[in-house]
Amino acid sequence: MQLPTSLTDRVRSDCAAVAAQSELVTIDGERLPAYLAELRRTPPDPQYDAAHHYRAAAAAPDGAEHTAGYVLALDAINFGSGYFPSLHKLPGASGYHTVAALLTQQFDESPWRAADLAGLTVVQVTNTFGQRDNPEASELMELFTAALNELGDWLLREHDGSALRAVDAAGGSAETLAQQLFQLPTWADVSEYRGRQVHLAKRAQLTAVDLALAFDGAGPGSFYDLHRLTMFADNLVPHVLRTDGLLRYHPELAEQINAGRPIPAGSAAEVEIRAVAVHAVELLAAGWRSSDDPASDDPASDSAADEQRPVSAADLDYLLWNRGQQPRYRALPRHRTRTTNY
Ligand SMILES: Nc1nc2c(c(CN[C@H]3C=C[C@H](O)[C@@H]3O)cn2[C@@H]2O[C@H](COP(=O)(O)O)[C@@H](O)[C@H]2O)c(=O)[nH]1
Repeated sequence: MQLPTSLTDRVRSDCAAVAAQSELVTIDGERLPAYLAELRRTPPDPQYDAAHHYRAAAAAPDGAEHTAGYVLALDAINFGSGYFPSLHKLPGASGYHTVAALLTQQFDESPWRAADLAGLTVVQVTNTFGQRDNPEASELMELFTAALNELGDWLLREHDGSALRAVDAAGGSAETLAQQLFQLPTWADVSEYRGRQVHLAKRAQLTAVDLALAFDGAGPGSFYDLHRLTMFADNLVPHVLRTDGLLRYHPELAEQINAGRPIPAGSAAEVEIRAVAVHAVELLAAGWRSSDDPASDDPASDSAADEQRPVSAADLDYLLWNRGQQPRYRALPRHRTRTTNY
């Protein structure tokens, strides 16, 4: 499926269209300037979270191949938030951090190559992610296995079994890598909303950022267009924006979330939560850039932060997602949807 415009332009225009007609999730425009000033006080400085994520030693034979393979495998299964309440987790770790850390353990012991991924069974995946005695996680483990098999088959079919070749095929463009991954069925993160398609492409876009972080922006991690990416529409960033008052949820939706009742995948509520959050982050990024403009009279604009490069939607995603790790956000319920998108 070739998209008429670039994938990230489709995401931006689709999410703007949802935000223009959404009823369950709205943006509090009044709150935006003050919120932006608050965020500017801690400018994003994205770092690789080596505590939970694998990175081969630079001199290790095939090290770059294994690190790239880890990131592709990680983002192939970077979903399950709707299943995480029943996932057996590592002590003190969230669902995502449990998955990332156990995948790291696997790669430390024996990095999965394309043929390994293609041949993985549900039993092996269930053992790798510590869910052997957890029947409630069986559906998620089946989805993880299908996603990892799909990745292995794709690498073998299109890229000689090499993760580095798959990344190299994107020619340094995060947009191109996202479009290539988006073609894979389990990565095709697009929903129907009031008769139109809404592209969100969360995992397809996040993969380039994860590669950039894993390789410190060099080699397989050097992309020239990371600024083109949008926020990665998961369930945590919208929750942070709602908790901080930038997003407002309809009382009935808020009640459904607070009561822990699942939000169905593909429902108007689910699409609005994700798409309106993406659009809100676009507004924050635009506001950040405009107040970086020396001509602007924004008092916050003469802070030291402005010497840094302009802040992108992906940078804001990093800032907001990591903000969401704080207890005050984790203590409040966020929406849960069973999907392979996030
Ligand atoms: N918007 C956005 N969503 C992201 C990520 C990440 C991890 N990436 C960074 C982490 C370290 C490196 O710095 C990576 O860059 C995971 N998620 C999503 O969050 C959810 C986590 O659910 P729970 O475990 O219950 O908190 C789940 O849907 C997962 O898919 C991100 O960066 N942005």
